[in-house]
Amino acid sequence: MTQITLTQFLLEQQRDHGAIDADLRQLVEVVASACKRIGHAVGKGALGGVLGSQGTENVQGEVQKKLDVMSNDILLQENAWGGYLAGMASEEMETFHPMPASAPLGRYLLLFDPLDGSSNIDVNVSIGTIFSVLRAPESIGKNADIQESDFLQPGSKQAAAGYAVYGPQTLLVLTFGRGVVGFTLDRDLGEWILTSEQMRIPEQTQEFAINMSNMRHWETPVKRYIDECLAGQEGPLGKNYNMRWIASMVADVHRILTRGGIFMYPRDQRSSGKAGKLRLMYEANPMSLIVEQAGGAAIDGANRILDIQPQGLHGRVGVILGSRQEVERLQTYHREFN
Ligand SMILES: O=P(O)(O)OC[C@H]1O[C@](O)(COP(=O)(O)O)[C@@H](O)[C@@H]1O
Ligand SMILES: [Mg+2]
Ligand SMILES: [Mg+2]
Repeated sequence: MTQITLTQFLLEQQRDHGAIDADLRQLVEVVASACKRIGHAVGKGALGGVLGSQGTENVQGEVQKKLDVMSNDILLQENAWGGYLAGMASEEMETFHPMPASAPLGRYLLLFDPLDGSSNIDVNVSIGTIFSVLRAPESIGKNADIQESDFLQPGSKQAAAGYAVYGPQTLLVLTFGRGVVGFTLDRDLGEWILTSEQMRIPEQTQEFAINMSNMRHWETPVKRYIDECLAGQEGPLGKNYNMRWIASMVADVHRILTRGGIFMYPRDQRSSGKAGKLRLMYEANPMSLIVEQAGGAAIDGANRILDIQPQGLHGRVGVILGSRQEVERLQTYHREFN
């Protein structure tokens, strides 16, 4: 069987399908190479001195793990000089990161959650990297410097999105808004090999993912849906549900892309001033584009996540995504309730 590498796949997308330009091709190649480096560091664990806390806090007041900071640095370094970016933003940095003054200025913006699932780093459970690509406004570089407002575009404007999972296998999942493809890292060759040409989420599911310890804080529509799932075959949904919660969004979402299901980190009653736990720009938007492109749906409750106008780089949002019919049921419950 002929194997298609990421490089070949991206060249075909550019040359034969006109789906991406040379800059976006290079950007994705470099992000994928940064993910290889991060995956390599993850694999060393205690031997590489990458476990444990860094002893610092990020802009959100969360304690940073060594790997959060290391992964952030790798993504910044690798993408600094390619000439395809006008700026970067990360969950781990307070403000956006302009490109070095002497680097050529590009047309894209790169946003990332460098290390997703931080609480799983030290216990050897799958973690990952999530990224989102936007186009910079035309005026950048000619008569304007980059500003935070340039990043504040709804998720529907993303030119690309992807994630890597560092688990039993190292995987890369990508979309340019024309379906979703998956690659597996051949660790002997050091190459990403195309292993899923068209990822599709089944419309229905019998598996939900939610952190049940938050149940007492949930809003009524979420409580109603989970009660109905738990009621099983005798309940209104007429089927028995299974439950999974890995606590790494990348791994939970990857399971849904593989075998269906619904993932929820809903807004809840603790959220005064915070509309949920997950971050719109670094987690919810890229994952929502991937899920929609795989035939699923993604909402914050009553509305589509990709339509949300971001108010700031670090805004949070309730997230309900996965198999279309289940997500639509939850959307109906939210609309009926509000
Ligand atoms: O520990 P909890 O409350 O279940 O939260 C788990 C969620 O938090 C996250 O780990 C947040 O991401 P970070 O690790 O990037 O902060 C998600 O990946 C995951 O879905
Ligand atoms: Mg995260
Ligand atoms: Mg993170």
